[in-house]
Amino acid sequence: MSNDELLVEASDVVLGYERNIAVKASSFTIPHRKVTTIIGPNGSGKSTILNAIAGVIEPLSGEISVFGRKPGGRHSEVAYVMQSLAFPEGTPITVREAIAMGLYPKLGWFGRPSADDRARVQRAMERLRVTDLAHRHLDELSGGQRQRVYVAQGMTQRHEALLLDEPLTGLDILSARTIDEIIHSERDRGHAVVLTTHDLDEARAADWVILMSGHVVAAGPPAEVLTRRNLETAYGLGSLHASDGDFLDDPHIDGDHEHEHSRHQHPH
Ligand SMILES: Nc1ncnc2c1ncn2[C@@H]1O[C@H](COP(=O)(O)OP(=O)(O)OP(=O)(O)O)[C@@H](O)[C@H]1O
Repeated sequence: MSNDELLVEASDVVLGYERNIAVKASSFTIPHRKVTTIIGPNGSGKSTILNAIAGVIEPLSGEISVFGRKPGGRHSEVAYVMQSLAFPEGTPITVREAIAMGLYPKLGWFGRPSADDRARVQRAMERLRVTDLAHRHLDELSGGQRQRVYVAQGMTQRHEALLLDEPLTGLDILSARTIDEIIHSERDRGHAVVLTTHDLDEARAADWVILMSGHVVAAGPPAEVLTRRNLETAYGLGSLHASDGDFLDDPHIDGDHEHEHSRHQHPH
């Protein structure tokens, strides 16, 4: 694969937050113009990888480049849809305003949106079926409606790559299908989409998979990455299914990486 076709190239990258190392030294690539899923147990470092690609966090050591450059930057080609951090609870903002915020990386806070910008917002609302909710406050939406608003905000950003944190989790069939169609139409338009998931079927359906377990266990095409051996390594399921040949065919594997080491970190 030539370097122009790479969205991400990481070499011995270590990622974390102040004192916490979330992703131990890992080397991997993510192709451009493809759908990539990041899968792994809770706390295994999936969102942390997205944070690093978006430039929200810097590597503790090693290197990560996005389109051959340092991630982030003022005119990033990467749109990041972060659900929980996007707007704090109680933010008094309407659906239309939230979606239009996708324009700000380009416009700055005081720029005036052009007719084309306004059309982008409108198109994103239509594609995500939230036009009827345009004047509602974010607080007044259901979880699934809010998730569609976040994805619409990502679509409004001018981007080459779209990063989505668990975009399909907890959605009803129609909403999940809408977002799934958008993910694939993004790829068909030559954009990269990188999403985190807990669903093995979703990971199998992608072009590329990153399997996490506090480090990158494997990265590559699904058939090479989602092997029984790799899944056992990531989820520590070996002892659970020694006699159950079908266990790993269950699409919803919800192991918890944190149980291995976090009992002392979260003494609730
Ligand atoms: N802002 C933060 N500050 C400190 N530690 C963090 C922060 N965000 C995540 N972590 C820690 O980093 C590790 C990886 O977290 P991350 O959110 O990347 O996992 P994940 O695979 O996305 O999990 P989940 O499936 O539960 O969403 C966890 O141990 C988590 O507690």
